[in-house]
Amino acid sequence: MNHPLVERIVQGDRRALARALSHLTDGHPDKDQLLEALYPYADKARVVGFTGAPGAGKSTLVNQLITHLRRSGHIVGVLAVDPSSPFTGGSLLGDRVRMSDHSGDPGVFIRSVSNRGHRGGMAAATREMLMALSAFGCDAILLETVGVGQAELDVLHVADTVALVLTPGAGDAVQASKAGIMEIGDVFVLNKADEPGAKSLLRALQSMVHERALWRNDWPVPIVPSVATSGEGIAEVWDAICAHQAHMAKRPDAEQRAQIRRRAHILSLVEMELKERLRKSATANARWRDLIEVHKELSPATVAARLLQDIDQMLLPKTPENSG
Ligand SMILES: Nc1nc2c(ncn2[C@@H]2O[C@H](COP(=O)(O)OP(=O)(O)OP(=O)(O)O)[C@@H](O)[C@H]2O)c(=O)[nH]1
Repeated sequence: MNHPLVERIVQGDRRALARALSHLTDGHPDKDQLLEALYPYADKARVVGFTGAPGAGKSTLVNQLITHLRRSGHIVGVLAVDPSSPFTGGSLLGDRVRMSDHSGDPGVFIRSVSNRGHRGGMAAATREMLMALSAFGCDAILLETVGVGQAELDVLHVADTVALVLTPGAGDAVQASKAGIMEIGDVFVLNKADEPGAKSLLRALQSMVHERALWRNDWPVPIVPSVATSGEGIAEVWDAICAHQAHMAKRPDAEQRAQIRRRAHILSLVEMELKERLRKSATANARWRDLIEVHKELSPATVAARLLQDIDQMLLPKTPENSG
């Protein structure tokens, strides 16, 4: 399906990209057509998530990585994901200011993701924006998340590789491991390697890798020290990310994992649409309205069971047994 904006995006028109992203985030009437036209160009980019405690240096690191990637000719997209912010545009994010080193560069596109206009939540919003950036020709897309809550974790599943940014000040690595945070990182960036305690954190992490405590998918998680403020270790961070992606692509279950992702995406779309329809039916459907509002003698659980029976009837294929 053709779409005039997508035709322009594919030719590298930044204004068309900006407009398309606004249409996606504002829930514009054109949105479904836009997504349809973007689909053939989706999934062409390498998507890397960055997460870690506030102040760990994620923005500084992403900023340096943009410079590194631009030097090697990549077209870079950056999505700053902040589920706590109801605002689009993200002008409140300090991230944007720090990354403004790249604001005049036509090969860098930076945008924030918010929940507005996306009933499906942050992960769906992020996926849609990735499609547009990929169509524009971004071959490396960096997702920076703020915080490590459930919404951020959902978003990180969209990434091919997740870099967890740790710092010497962040406390004992073993404590962090107990909190389950370590499990989301495919690459550990030990940032602020210039600060006291960096060496002992490095040793603690290395022994966890040695004990295979941090292995997943036969991948020994690399620990890469960096000083984001000076740029030290940045090339090594990117190399580790690329190595992870090469490793995953070679695994025999690569196809199966892509299939699982596709299924999860489709089901999340159905799920959000079903929720909306359910809400509407609760008032529009006279039988349901009656059950909910009039029959107060029925417990909520009984009413819920009856509504579910109705739904089952609608979903089941018609057979002589259930057609009545
Ligand atoms: N010494 C030292 N300071 C660093 C390093 N990297 C970042 N910083 C400083 O740490 C502070 C926080 O860095 P940010 O990049 O804003 O961290 P962030 O993780 O994006 O923080 P939020 O935006 O709050 O999520 C800034 O003052 C940086 O200059 C580093 O490698 N060494």
